[in-house]
Amino acid sequence: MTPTEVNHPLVKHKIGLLRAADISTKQFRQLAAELGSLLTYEATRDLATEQATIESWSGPVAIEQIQGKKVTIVPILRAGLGMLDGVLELLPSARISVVGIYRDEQTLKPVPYFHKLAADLDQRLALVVDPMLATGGSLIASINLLKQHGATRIKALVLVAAPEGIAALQQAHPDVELYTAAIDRCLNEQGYILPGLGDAGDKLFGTK
Ligand SMILES: O=P(O)(O)OC[C@H]1O[C@H](OP(=O)(O)OP(=O)(O)O)[C@H](O)[C@@H]1O
Ligand SMILES: O=c1cc[nH]c(=O)[nH]1
Ligand SMILES: [Mg+2]
Repeated sequence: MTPTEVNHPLVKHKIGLLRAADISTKQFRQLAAELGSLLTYEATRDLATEQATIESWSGPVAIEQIQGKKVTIVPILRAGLGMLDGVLELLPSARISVVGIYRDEQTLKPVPYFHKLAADLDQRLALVVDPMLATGGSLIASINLLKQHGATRIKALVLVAAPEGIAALQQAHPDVELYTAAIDRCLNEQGYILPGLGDAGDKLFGTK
């Protein structure tokens, strides 16, 4: 898997705005959702379509529609919820599979605390969403869980990815495609991405 760093001008502009130290909660939320939509547009480019004929105002017309069962969106709590509305803008009928995992601040290891997954995961594309891919522990644990429940087609959408997290994801799940608005420089000693966004969950939820 080679990560896709989406280089559309709107994505570049919006991720730049998201980095401002004095950004408001409202602006951060709005931009995270908008970037969620733009990454979804890229990540769904290869969805298979099928021909159908429907009745239009002028008679029967051939159309294309997306094949197969509805996509499931998988926000990783909490911060993944900040991208969810944007993803739903483009996939309004998607099923939602919620995964609760936080990263222990000392060990940086993922700690799972909740999940409620859509049915028939073996027949759906799963789009995992989380703004930050740092060590990769949270995303890898989420994908482990999805695979244990039958998922076979999985893509991950993150706003910012660290090279360390990308390498860990490639090692653990080479079949999972990654879409990101930015590949940043590195992690600091506390496991935060540089230059990064700071704590995305706190910024989205206004908890700092
Ligand atoms: O790649 P990793 O090293 O696992 O780090 C990334 C994870 O850390 C953040 O969540 P956090 O644990 O802060 O939880 P929150 O969403 O509740 O803020 C972020 O939203 C990712 O889920
Ligand atoms: O930089 C980081 C790393 C993990 N979680 C965040 O919210 N930000
Ligand atoms: Mg957090």
